[in-house]
Amino acid sequence: MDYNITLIPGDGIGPEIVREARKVMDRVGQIYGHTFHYKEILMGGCSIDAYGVPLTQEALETARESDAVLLGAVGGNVGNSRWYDAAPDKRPEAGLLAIRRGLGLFANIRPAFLYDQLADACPLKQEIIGNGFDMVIVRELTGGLYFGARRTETIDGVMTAVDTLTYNENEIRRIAVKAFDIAMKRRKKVTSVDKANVLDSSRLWRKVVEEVAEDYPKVELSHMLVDNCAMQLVMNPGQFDVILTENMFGDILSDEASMITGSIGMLSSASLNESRFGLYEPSHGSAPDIAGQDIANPIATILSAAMLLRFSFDLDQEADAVEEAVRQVLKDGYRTGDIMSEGCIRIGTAQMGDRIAERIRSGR
Ligand SMILES: NC(=O)c1ccc[n+]([C@@H]2O[C@H](COP(=O)([O-])OP(=O)(O)OC[C@H]3O[C@@H](n4cnc5c(N)ncnc54)[C@H](O)[C@@H]3O)[C@@H](O)[C@H]2O)c1
Ligand SMILES: CC(C)[C@H](C(=O)O)[C@@H](O)C(=O)O
Ligand SMILES: [Mg+2]
Repeated sequence: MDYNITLIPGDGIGPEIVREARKVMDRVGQIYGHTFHYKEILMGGCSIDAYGVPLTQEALETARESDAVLLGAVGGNVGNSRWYDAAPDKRPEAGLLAIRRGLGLFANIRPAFLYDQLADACPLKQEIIGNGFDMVIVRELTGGLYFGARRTETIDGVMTAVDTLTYNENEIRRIAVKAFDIAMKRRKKVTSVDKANVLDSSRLWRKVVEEVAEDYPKVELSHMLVDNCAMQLVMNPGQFDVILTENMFGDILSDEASMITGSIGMLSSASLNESRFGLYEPSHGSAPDIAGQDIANPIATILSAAMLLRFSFDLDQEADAVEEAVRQVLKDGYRTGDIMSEGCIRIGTAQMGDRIAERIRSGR
């Protein structure tokens, strides 16, 4: 079959990692008889340089009209890039927020699990990782602090900045439903993470999540405060199945969860709307510190491409083949620098893409 994919290489390491994901997708196409048609659009700093804005309306429409979107990352060195001092809507990250909002991508799914082969790269002690861990973070993506009113002003001679954290019950309900649906296909445990000891938005969050839970009697629901969750993730990650949380908490906790998988270069993600459409991207950023050196780990992006095949195209066998190829390459001992450990073979970004593409097998 034919599929139309919008590619957004973006900034920093984005083009390098998207190139490798495309290589792997093309190999899948060859073996399984699909044709992936790609259209590239600019987003982030590269779009600001070309058009003066981080996402043009035309680029957004191209993405909307395709079957799915694969993104590398956007942004420069925070605090120290030529885009940093621009107005909020003229910064690279504003392109990412605009595409998430514009395409209604309210559900961000970030799976974090430990490959046996990466136990040495995990910074936690063996006694803590025990039998490993396998969790999914379900992060609300189009509400909260990221999208509330904000301003910076001088009040009585004092510079003051305001960000607003707003959630309504409908926004909470639809992401909670997503989390419970995912839990039903897994170990049937949802940990809803909030700050209900302080924030009104979190108290509403808890109430609505409890209402949704009534429709899922087989799922065990518990609540956890976000500060405790940050601690529990490194103390006992095996306790989590599905973590459900709001936008900002999910951003922070998913970076923490990524590191215990061995590296931030391993964590894939899917940002979904109500239908099967999605934008797929690694959880990490544009890593300007290592851009252009062929050392970035492309696995998070390659695993995001696998999620694209599974969620947007219903190509389960093909997605399994990509995930299995990653596992095999890790078993073969190949590592990028971020997940390197003793006795393994260090390779670069492009070689990692080659190894994974070569390992794609037909499941038929
Ligand atoms: N989805 C996105 O586009 C996205 C996500 C997060 C951050 N950002 C942007 O990225 C820029 C840099 O942000 P940051 O430095 O805080 O976060 P980052 O995730 O880009 O980098 C954090 C650290 O992890 C390393 N790293 C990240 N990805 C890696 C990979 N694939 N392989 C090996 N090492 C990797 C980097 O070298 C760096 O040391 C900022 O402009 C930020 O806004 C974009
Ligand atoms: C770049 C930034 C806006 C983004 C976010 O905070 O959502 C990133 O950190 C992520 O995790 O996708
Ligand atoms: Mg983040």
